[in-house]
Amino acid sequence: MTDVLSTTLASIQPLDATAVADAEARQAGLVKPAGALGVLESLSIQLAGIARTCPPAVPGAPAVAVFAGDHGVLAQGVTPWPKDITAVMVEVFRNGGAAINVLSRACGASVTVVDIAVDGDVAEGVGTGAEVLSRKVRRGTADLAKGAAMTRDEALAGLAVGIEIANRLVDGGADLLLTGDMGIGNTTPSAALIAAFTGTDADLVTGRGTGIDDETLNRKTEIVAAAVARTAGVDDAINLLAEVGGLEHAGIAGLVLGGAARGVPVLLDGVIAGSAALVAQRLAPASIDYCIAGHRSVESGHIVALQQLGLRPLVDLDLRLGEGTGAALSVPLVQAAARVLNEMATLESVMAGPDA
Ligand SMILES: O=C(O)c1ccc[n+]([C@@H]2O[C@H](COP(=O)([O-])O)[C@@H](O)[C@H]2O)c1
Ligand SMILES: Cc1cc2nc[nH]c2cc1C
Repeated sequence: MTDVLSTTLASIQPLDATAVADAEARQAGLVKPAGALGVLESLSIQLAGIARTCPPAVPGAPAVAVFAGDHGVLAQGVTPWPKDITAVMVEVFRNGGAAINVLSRACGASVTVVDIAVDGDVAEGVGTGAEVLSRKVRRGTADLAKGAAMTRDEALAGLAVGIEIANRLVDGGADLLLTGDMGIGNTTPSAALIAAFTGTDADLVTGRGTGIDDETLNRKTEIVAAAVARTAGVDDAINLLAEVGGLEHAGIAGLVLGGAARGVPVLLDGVIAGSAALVAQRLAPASIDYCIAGHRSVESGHIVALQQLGLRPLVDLDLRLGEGTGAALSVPLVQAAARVLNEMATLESVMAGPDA
């Protein structure tokens, strides 16, 4: 294990019990029937526990980290799209024309794109839409249908990149981290991670990704099942990540751990984030207390991952894009939850009347 990973794991604390209790009591006294704000109530209590104070500050500086990488399993024909789209999309992010740029502008989030495994040349630099950073661990993973997708050291390097990005964004003022991903083929390793970490059959967690026909779905499912069968008896989270995962997954798992260690909430996007969070959960169960599921993806494995994580998605809009889009859409809900605790009047104050 790298030094940065062990230090990060060691600094993740449980949520602050006093702030949680204060937030529960405050919620109970607000001017509404108990429970009437539903999930916003539990979210506000979680935010207080993360902030270690009640009421928590309203997150005002969200930051999306989009990890971009390629996948050797593309050789098996698991996606209709060519590998080159990954590098093309990095340039679209840089220039501000992708869906995540639009939705980030809508919620005031910054966008940082991290080349963690793009199989092509990506230049570092700031564009009108995003800052692009070069942290390439390798040019695409190996084909997980034929053997391990990466070495254990590469998986560790990917986790360290995610931790570094979390620290960089928090040091730059971010108070809400959003996960994003870009990687043609990455729904295959996502399904394999979910099957491996939850013990669920491949056919229940393998989906159509960017859009595949029945024949391709059957092939993809068989590849996932065979890769997971190879991991029978492997319990170590980093070894499982190396065997059947991807480097976007390693980066996102690192971002979750790094955000939790810094006491900052992490808003998860879709199935790639959900599968990566399973790695973080195995390494540090308390890190998931800092996570919020932004949305529910159409990809079938996502809900299986969320159940294992114990997270309920905030919105369900049939999205299946990735990039961080489902996380960006739910930023206003997270802000609303914190505002409720900060700004609502109490029942006691309104019943007492103005002269009390
Ligand atoms: O976030 C999701 O749940 C999601 C679901 C389906 C597809 N994607 C995106 O589509 C790409 C992977 O799809 P595929 O079919 O090539 O495996 C990758 O760039 C992901 O960001 C993302
Ligand atoms: C065009 C395109 C954009 C994407 N964004 C995330 N995954 C993607 C996959 C494709 C194919």
